[in-house]
Amino acid sequence: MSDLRNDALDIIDYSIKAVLPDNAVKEAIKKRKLPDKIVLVAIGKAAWRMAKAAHEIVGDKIKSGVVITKYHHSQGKIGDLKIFEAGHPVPDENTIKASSEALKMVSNLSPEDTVLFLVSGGGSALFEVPQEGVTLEDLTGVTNQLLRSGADIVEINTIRKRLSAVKGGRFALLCKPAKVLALVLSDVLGDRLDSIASGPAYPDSTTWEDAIRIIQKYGIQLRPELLKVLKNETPKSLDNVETEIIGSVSRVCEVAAERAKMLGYEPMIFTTTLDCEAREAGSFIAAIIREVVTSSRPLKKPCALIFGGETVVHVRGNGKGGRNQELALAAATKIEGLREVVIASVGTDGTDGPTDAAGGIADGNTAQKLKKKGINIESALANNDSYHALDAVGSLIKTGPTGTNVNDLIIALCK
Ligand SMILES: Nc1ncnc2c1ncn2[C@@H]1O[C@H](COP(=O)(O)OP(=O)(O)O)[C@@H](O)[C@H]1O
Ligand SMILES: O=C(O)[C@@H](CO)OP(=O)(O)O
Ligand SMILES: [Mg+2]
Repeated sequence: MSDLRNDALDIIDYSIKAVLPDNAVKEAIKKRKLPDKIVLVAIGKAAWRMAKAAHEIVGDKIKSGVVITKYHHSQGKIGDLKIFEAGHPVPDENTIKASSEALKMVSNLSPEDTVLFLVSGGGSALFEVPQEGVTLEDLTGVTNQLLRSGADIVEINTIRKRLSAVKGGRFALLCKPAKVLALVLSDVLGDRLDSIASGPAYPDSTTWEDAIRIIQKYGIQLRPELLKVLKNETPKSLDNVETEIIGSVSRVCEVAAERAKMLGYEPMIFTTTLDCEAREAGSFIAAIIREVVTSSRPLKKPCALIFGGETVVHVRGNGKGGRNQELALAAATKIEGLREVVIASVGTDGTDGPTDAAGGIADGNTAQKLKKKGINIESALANNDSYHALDAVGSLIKTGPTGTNVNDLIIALCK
């Protein structure tokens, strides 16, 4: 593999390791005086790591606790904590079982108790108890429609939180009279706390009119009874919660820039809120790469173009892939023939779409290699089949679950 591809993968690996939540969780706990009676609830793709870190410093104060994470994301026992794995990005029976266990632990607490709530992305699907009148089938049906619709995560969660008994601040109410200390790993652009994991312990800024507008905008099919549930109002203020964001995509982009510089590339962070259609992002970033190569603008070579965010994909085909894989594949067309350029795009949680890849990587030869294999990039994209296209030319990036979840990181190197 070229040293340019190696450098891109090095920057990604180094950056993800630097934003693992362990130290951030410990720092956040150490600077507070926590009472002796803690109930720990950890949810999301980084839940196991965050819980492990917390247990290492306040394990003696934890009287009960539960960890709810994605399948294959837990790494063994953590004291007496109950560890559950469940469905993501679609909730399943294990989600309900694990979440009901969490609710049992936080009911009948006293004002002296603190719920240490460790939140990371993935929590919307992983921590779920349906509202009265909503079934698990309703939730899975609506989630699947939303995930394919091209809606962004704020829109998706505006709907999900209203069908849930534990989102949109409702979990914090269920913890009363105990206090809640929420430590949050942000994987929503702009760090919107009422969208991260659908904001179980944060006042909800959305309205039911927003929800109705989203349902109409994406043509989401709902049983009429569910429309009534959407109208149940969510708490707009909470008096028993303290929240701190302990990691986000900005930090991972800053570390990527530092690492790129160490490797001899002049870095530039273009944005940390990239949120357009994945293939448009790929095409646009490829255009910047061409500008660097042909006119040394906006940077001279050797340079590193860094982007953070969460693009969207309107899934119309029946192929296999993810937004990062689509971004890399779309870029491949536009950088064809350029020497010494590479673009790599990954989900920092290690999973991109319903695949075992974290993302994709492309360089000036990728398009040619695909042609030689008889693979047409446009039709692969039309069928949302980026996984198989990239796999055919050894251009998938596979990290396995990383233990963190702070959106997507895109690195383009020009030498
Ligand atoms: N075949 C596909 N090609 C491209 N993107 C897809 C495909 N199937 C699903 N997706 C996208 O993958 C998203 C879920 O991917 P995932 O990495 O689990 O997101 P997150 O990490 O934010 O939870 C869905 O919102 C959908 O847009
Ligand atoms: O759980 C969620 O609602 C989202 C955002 O936090 O995370 P993910 O996109 O990883 O499912
Ligand atoms: Mg996400």
